[in-house]
Amino acid sequence: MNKLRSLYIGLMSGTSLDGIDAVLAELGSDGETNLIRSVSAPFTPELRKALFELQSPGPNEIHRENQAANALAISYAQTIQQLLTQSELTPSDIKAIGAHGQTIRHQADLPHQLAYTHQTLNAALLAELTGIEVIADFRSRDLAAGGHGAPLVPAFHQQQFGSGQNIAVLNLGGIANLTLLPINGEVTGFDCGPGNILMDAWISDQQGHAFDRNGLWASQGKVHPILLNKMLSDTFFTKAPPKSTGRDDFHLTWLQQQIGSDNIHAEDVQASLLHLTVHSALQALKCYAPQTQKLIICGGGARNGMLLEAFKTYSAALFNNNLKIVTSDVLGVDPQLVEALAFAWLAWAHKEKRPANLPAVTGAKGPRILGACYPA
Ligand SMILES: Nc1ncnc2c1ncn2[C@@H]1O[C@H](COP(=O)(O)OP(=O)(O)OP(=O)(O)O)[C@@H](O)[C@H]1O
Ligand SMILES: CC(=O)N[C@H]1[C@@H]2OC[C@@H](O2)[C@@H](O)[C@@H]1O[C@H](C)C(=O)O
Repeated sequence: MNKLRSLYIGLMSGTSLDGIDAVLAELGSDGETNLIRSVSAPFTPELRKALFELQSPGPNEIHRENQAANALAISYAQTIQQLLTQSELTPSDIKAIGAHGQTIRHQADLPHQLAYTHQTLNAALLAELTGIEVIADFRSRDLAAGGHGAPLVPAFHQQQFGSGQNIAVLNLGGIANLTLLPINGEVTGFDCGPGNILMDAWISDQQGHAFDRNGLWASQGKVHPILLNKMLSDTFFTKAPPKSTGRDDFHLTWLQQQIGSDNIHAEDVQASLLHLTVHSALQALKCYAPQTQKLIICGGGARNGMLLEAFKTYSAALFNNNLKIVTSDVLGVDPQLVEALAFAWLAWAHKEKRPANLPAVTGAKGPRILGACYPA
């Protein structure tokens, strides 16, 4: 192995609350990445329930949060052990772990002195269990500098996907976020609304499934134009960037309020939610980067064939057939691993003392080195 390259582990557990994505990656001296191996592990039902219940205020939160932070560190450590075993590596081979933790509250829109974001994780325990240095709490410093603390991936998208074209990258996780990579001009990005979070919440509520595989249920319904337009009139969509969102804003109760007393077939609600994701993302793209030639889609939503079809159909109309849509697979990166790889890169940036936030994206006063370090 080239001695300029170091091994990092990236860990992501995102707003979908589906589990842990872990990657082992080589990082070059300029931050170029080579994904070596990955492990994805669903949360145990107990941990998922504990994390889900922490998403909104409830009794005895401090105790429950710390229990969940410990349980998450233990699950992260088990996932890392699998990565090391499969790769025949030992902890001393790894320079650092970049661990996102689990967002349980994101209140970036409050006045600066009141704003906070919280990713729960006992990072000290993770360092202790793995014997590897852990970098965690990547968002707080950007928030302290007046930013939203999110999205953080645009700088990584620039490194990974930037080229001689007007490109945009769309992460379709629980929440959807766009990165705009113009040939001439500054890199920007922002959260553009729900990705899968509402579709997951609705199918879980109505049918008890975690998600709508390949959009099959949505495909059995018809878009309800009144519901779709009502949802699109939420003030989040018209707010100018910088902006970020999360489960704090988009949840089952929000959806139930939108439906109100209207009698809408459940599958029509699902179809409308799928189109909400498509319309909100493409309208934002059209508004802020109409010159975009290629849209790279990543995140778990890239595995939803029906959703991708809807993106292609609506973009043909909105961009006059001038927008090419691909998933990150065509660039050699599994869509579901992009964020975990970003956290390996963010750990590398911390170790190299390189600022990793983009003030044009988050609204922070300036570039900042992100993350807090827990030595091995
Ligand atoms: N085969 C599939 N068909 C439909 N949807 C899928 C499929 N595979 C994954 N998904 C969707 O992708 C979601 C997980 O995506 P991902 O792991 O990118 O989200 P996340 O990282 O938790 O969220 P965020 O990026 O907001 O932090 C699932 O909850 C599901 O809705
Ligand atoms: C507060 C928080 O956890 N935000 C997540 C969430 O999931 C997608 C979107 O909303 C994005 O803003 C962010 O995650 C990615 C990794 C980011 O910071 O770029």
